[in-house]
Amino acid sequence: KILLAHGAHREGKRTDAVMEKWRGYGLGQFIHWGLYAIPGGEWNGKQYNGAAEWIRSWNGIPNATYDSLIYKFNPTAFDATAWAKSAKQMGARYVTFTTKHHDGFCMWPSKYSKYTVAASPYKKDIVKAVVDAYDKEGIDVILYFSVMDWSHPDWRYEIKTKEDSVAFERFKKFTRNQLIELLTNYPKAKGLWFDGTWDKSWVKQAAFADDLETEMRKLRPGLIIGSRFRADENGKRHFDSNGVLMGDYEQGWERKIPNKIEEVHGNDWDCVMTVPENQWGYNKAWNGHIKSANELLEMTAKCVSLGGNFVLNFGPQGDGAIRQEELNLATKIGDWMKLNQEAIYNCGYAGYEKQDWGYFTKKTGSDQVYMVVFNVPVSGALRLKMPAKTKISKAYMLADREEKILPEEINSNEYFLKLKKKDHQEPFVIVLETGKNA
Ligand SMILES: C#C[C@@H]1N[C@@H](C)[C@@H](O)[C@H]1O
Repeated sequence: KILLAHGAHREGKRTDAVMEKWRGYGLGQFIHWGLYAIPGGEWNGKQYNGAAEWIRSWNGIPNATYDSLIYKFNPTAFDATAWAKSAKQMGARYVTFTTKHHDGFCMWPSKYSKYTVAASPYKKDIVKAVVDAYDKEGIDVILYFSVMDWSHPDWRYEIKTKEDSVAFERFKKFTRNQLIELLTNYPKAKGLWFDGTWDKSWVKQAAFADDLETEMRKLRPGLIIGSRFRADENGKRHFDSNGVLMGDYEQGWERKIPNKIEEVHGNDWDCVMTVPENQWGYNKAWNGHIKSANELLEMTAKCVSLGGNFVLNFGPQGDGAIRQEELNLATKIGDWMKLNQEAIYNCGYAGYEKQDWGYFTKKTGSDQVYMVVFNVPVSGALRLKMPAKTKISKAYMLADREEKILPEEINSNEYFLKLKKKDHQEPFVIVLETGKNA
């Protein structure tokens, strides 16, 4: 084992109530909203081919021109309560909201920057509105914060000169000030979702970042911080030089999902996912592969079946309204969750072999197992392989408990479940009562 001063300070999952609750969320919402929503991926009629929230980095736009968007930021259609109600209807149990993205524009009136909502025509504190509205709906709030800050004069990608070093020391103080300010202003926030921490300048700040994380946890006991915040003194990120996860959950699953339990190394994790292939901020062009509600439900079930949470991203428009396509997805997902949430909330890895028909989930703290079915074979019967000595005593449709399914035992731990209906247009859940062999 390598001796580390700034590696992981804990091994294995947190066992406190706040993290137990986080572990059971199942489904969350990400919201990317900022000045980038005004151009929406387009500038002077030209389409930016990167992610819309990165448009400031496009050499087609002078930085000062982008930054002057602050004078156009007046989202008259912004209604945090409407957002929170839509998220509630979708079945999201937590929301991650961009307080400051890489462009450095602060969605709260930070004392430490001029580049904030306070200096826009809108003036009001958007972070507060979001935290209060979601909290009122019973949805926990996680604050997204980008360390990388393109608009700050002291930001550096790498420390090459003495001047860089002096500037970056100022930047570190600024970053700490803003984080303490966020935790102080919005005490209801349950955690911080860090981003923009991959550049050499920050990766070299192992001691500073470690001390800052300790300070934030002391200020806000129970605070949830993921693995993306800091590197250890050897520059290792997410997992320290001994391969131990830093932070409370793994944040590496951005637009990707593990395929087997071994890939999550016994840690908590969440997957953050875009609806288009790679657009987090609002993009006028709603093109490329747009994921359907059923695809997103399958991703949700897959994440929960491997012990993680699925966090679906929404990119509100420059005027603050959420686009109709995203509202429609939220409605479809919510309709399904209303019927089937029992197989998603407070569920996790069942420990059974993955099978073609879909995903097993298991209620945490109980033996209750669910089958979330996406693929019904043409035979209309699901082949089910259980661990040795695990018998099925009962099986029924979650959405209609009267619809019993008679498991036909093929051999000691394999069954056929014959379904009443063959052509399912939507995923569905079968509840399995399993009894150990006497
Ligand atoms: C790259 C990158 C960033 N990480 C995602 C969560 C979005 O914020 C994207 O801009």
